[in-house]
Amino acid sequence: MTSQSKRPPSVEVHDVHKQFGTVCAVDGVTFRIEPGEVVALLGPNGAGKTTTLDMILGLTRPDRGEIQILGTTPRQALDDGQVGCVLQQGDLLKGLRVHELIRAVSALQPRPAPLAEVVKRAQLDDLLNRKVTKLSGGETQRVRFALALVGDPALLILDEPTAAMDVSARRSFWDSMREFVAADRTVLFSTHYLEEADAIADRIILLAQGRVVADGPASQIRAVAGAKTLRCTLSDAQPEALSKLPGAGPITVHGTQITIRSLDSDRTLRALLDGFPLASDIEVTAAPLADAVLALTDAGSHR
Ligand SMILES: Nc1ncnc2c1ncn2[C@@H]1O[C@H](COP(=O)(O)OP(=O)(O)OP(=O)(O)O)[C@@H](O)[C@H]1O
Repeated sequence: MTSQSKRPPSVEVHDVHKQFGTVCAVDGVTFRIEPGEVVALLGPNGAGKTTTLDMILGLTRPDRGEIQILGTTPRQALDDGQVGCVLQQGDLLKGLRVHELIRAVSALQPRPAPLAEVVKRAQLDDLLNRKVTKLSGGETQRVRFALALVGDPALLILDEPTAAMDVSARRSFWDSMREFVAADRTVLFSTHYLEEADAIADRIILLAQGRVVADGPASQIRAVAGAKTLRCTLSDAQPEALSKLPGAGPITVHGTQITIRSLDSDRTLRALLDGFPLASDIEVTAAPLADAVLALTDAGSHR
């Protein structure tokens, strides 16, 4: 057994539920994140991402279920300075300059990280003397990121960290995150950007309507995105016969217009030409990643 495998999981969420009035925000979520993993929590609006992250941070209590962070309770892990977070909401202390704010928060940490390192990682060299009220949305996120790093945390929780950033700021943010992760730290982040989850995370946990609908390496989610769409014109089409084509998934028929989703479009196409020689105007297109996620989240919402 390696020394790494003896460490407790960074995050262990077991059958967690959370209800707000009549809204079931989190409905039996279970997952486990090992030290050193970079995991994206992906899902449409209202899927339960923020509620899940809030419970992991001990900011909200689950109605049912168990959460352990680094072998202890969320609250204890936070108090020990083991967890850093960048949340969507919350004002920075007004009236302070960036360097004053970072120093003040650093002074509260049990094991503060060297400030120069924090400033470098969050790319704040040019902003240290700026009043926090004079920061743009993307700059504010970089300061929040610095505040998440000052306690030298083993686990970073980021709720849509790049939401206010432009493309180049986003890229440099993730470059700096990769350096952080290279030091064997764990990151759990939520995002709406499928490409970001795909590019950054080792693993994607897909949430829809408070449930986990997919959990696996980004490549697994991409494989679903490999599904293609075949379109053709065919009179007297029998959906039942078409659904027997090898590789065929969901089929829609609008008059003579047929659409077939397939995970093996080559085989489906050959069989279509063999079995339905009158099919014409055939077109094969790749589905974007967004469609794959929608297909999976639809599946989750109809359970
Ligand atoms: N404090 C609250 N009171 C009432 N309802 C809430 C509260 N917090 C969240 N909800 C509801 O719970 C559901 C899940 O919300 P949550 O913010 O966790 O989703 P999300 O996946 O983070 O969404 P988004 O991507 O839009 O931030 C939503 O229907 C939301 O309206």
